[in-house]
Amino acid sequence: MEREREEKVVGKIIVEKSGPLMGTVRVSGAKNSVLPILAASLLSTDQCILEEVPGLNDVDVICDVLTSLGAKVNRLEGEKVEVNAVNLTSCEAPYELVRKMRASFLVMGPLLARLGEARISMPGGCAIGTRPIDLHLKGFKAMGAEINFGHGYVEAKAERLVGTKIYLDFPSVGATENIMMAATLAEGQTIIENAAEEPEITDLANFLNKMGARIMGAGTDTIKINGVESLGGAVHTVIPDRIEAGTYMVAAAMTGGNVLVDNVVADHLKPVIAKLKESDVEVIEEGNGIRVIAKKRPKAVDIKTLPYPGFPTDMQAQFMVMMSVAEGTSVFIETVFENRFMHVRELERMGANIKIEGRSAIVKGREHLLGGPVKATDLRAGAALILGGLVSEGPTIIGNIEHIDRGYVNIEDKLRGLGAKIYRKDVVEEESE
Ligand SMILES: CC(=O)N[C@H]1[C@@H](OP(=O)(O)OP(=O)(O)OC[C@H]2O[C@@H](n3ccc(=O)[nH]c3=O)[C@H](O)[C@@H]2O)O[C@H](CO)[C@@H](O)[C@@H]1O
Ligand SMILES: C=C(OP(=O)(O)O)C(=O)O
Repeated sequence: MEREREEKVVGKIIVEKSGPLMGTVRVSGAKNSVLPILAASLLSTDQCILEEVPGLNDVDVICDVLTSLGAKVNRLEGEKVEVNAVNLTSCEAPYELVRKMRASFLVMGPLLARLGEARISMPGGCAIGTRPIDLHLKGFKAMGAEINFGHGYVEAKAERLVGTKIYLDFPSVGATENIMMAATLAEGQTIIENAAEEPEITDLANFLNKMGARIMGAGTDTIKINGVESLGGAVHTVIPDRIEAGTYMVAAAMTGGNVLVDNVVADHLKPVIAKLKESDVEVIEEGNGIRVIAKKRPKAVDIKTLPYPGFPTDMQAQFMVMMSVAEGTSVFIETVFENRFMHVRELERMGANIKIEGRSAIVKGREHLLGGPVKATDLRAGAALILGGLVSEGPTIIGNIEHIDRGYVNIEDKLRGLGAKIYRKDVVEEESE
């Protein structure tokens, strides 16, 4: 039988071999900070104002979630967002929004604490792993919440949460954030042990403390939260995105460039800086920026992803593409997500020599890669393909770019500002039904 064919217009990012990148690029506010912080604004009975809010699709989704709960969200000029969650009208985050972005689940803690009840669509897995939410729920349960599942939703109820000691089996970023937010309004003290230590946790705690919360120890493995009766408004500036910064640092290193990556906290980038230096790339701190200078082909280095302050899993794909053109062989071990090597197949399509052995990947560096049609399987995989395109012979045509738009503000403009040959184009594709 003849198959019906439909035509569809899809956006692609096209990258051509570019010379050494030169100039200055400014890093935007951190996606992984602003998402929990926007969720936390649900706890406030007054207006909150956030600054350095990146213009990302993920931010639009969390703002839609807040709006669906009854909060008033206004985007102001200059990357500012105003949230007024005084009158919440719903405690339910629907499937249509949670399926667009897993981080929507971060509203569970604030809703449970503020309204005594939350009903959230169960987030599914994604291209990097199954990503369960058991640790979030274990925390809420320990604080006295009743948890029920049904029809694809998880419901939590508690008249008032009660503080307790919660040990996380793994220092989950999301579970630490969700439990920390819930604990701000709990009765008594909550202690989170084996907590995640990421800078985004500290940023969230700083925001909550400005609202009147009493959180101590954020940024260490033990966080103590003394519950208060209510939280007020706050004005807060989101920290710079360390992963966006790291991505541009790798872009400079791979292309033999000289780039000042501006608006960064160097301390948050310790493992990335250490690995670039080990790779014989020059990294110099300059005011609020980091200059990356590469005078020769990078040297192969081994990478093992770990919770902070270890090497971030969100930089694994970008380093892997750099190692694909490095001198020598490197070994990658991914310990955070069980399935975060989806980019390997796409990099192989570009000529990279990579062998996967369970949770390890062995990368043999080549002189250069070859452009061609590839697709972004997740956000950082997409970033890695762009980086690969900068050093590939022939154009690299990247599909599924909606992943990239989740987490990089104006990536083509920022890279073009450094001299990269990159543009976006709508193309008509045939789809068979
Ligand atoms: C929006 C956001 O901030 N996303 C970041 C956050 O994701 P996210 O908060 O989802 O990541 P987690 O730290 O929770 O996940 C780490 C590991 O713990 C497991 N786990 C997590 C929760 C749970 O209840 N049970 C469980 O088993 C996960 O499956 C994964 O294997 O941290 C990750 C690890 O640094 C980053 O890659 C993501 O960019
Ligand atoms: C995995 C990431 O994000 P998320 O947790 O939102 O999927 C990421 O930022 O690389």
